[in-house]
Amino acid sequence: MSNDSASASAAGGRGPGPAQRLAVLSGPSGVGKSTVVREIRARHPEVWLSVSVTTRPPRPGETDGVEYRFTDDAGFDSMIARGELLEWARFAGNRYGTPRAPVEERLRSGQPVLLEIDLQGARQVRETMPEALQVFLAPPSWDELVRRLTGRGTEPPEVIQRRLDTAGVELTAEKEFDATLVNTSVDEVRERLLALLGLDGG
Ligand SMILES: Nc1ncnc2c1ncn2[C@@H]1O[C@H](COP(=O)(O)OP(=O)(O)OP(=O)(O)O)[C@@H](O)[C@H]1O
Ligand SMILES: Nc1nc2c(ncn2[C@@H]2O[C@H](COP(=O)(O)O)[C@@H](O)[C@H]2O)c(=O)[nH]1
Repeated sequence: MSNDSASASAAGGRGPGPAQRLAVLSGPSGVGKSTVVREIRARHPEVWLSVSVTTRPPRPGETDGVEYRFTDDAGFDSMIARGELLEWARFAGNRYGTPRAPVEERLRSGQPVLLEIDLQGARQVRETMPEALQVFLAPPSWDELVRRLTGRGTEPPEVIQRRLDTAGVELTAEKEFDATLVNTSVDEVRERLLALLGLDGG
């Protein structure tokens, strides 16, 4: 696994400036992306998190329009056909995409925007919006990733296995990113990510 401080510094002078404040947070399922984003937004509510559209069924406690906009295959197909998605990907048997208009609107108004998306989506954004800061969240170890994904208790064993198979591939792509943060401590990652985003720690 990567060395967080060394990798984080690889971002160099790059990052969301006043005119372009888009950041992508990616990393394997269960590594802690949503946990870290929650922490960031608790301290900086002005950071806008894109609400993705997905064909995945809601988990208990998830609300349409909050964690995701839940749709069916036909709904997702028409969003693609109308060019409404900034990027989209198939992940563990479902489709996920970033609605384009709200992201563009927030960026136009100067608000910092965060996308929490998978590797395929991150690659698409790198092509279409190369100015976005791309951050990879890595687990401290493979065993810890398995523990987190299993411990979360949101997926059945076969889906966990599918996500872990994908995680093996995703971990090999870490070097494509501007910075890597190893999620050993949420507090530490929060502070490092805030620094990368040019925001005050807390
Ligand atoms: N630093 C950490 N130490 C221990 N547990 C953690 C840490 N960060 C997150 N977790 C736990 O790991 C589990 C997975 O976290 P989370 O749901 O945020 O992952 P994710 O990357 O958003 O997953 P997915 O991509 O599947 O949506 C949760 O139970 C969370 O509480
Ligand atoms: N390419 C995209 N990936 C997305 C988007 N929204 C979420 N995701 C990623 O999907 C997996 C699984 O999410 P889960 O909520 O079912 O656990 C995870 O890696 C997310 O980051 C998106 O709009 N585009």
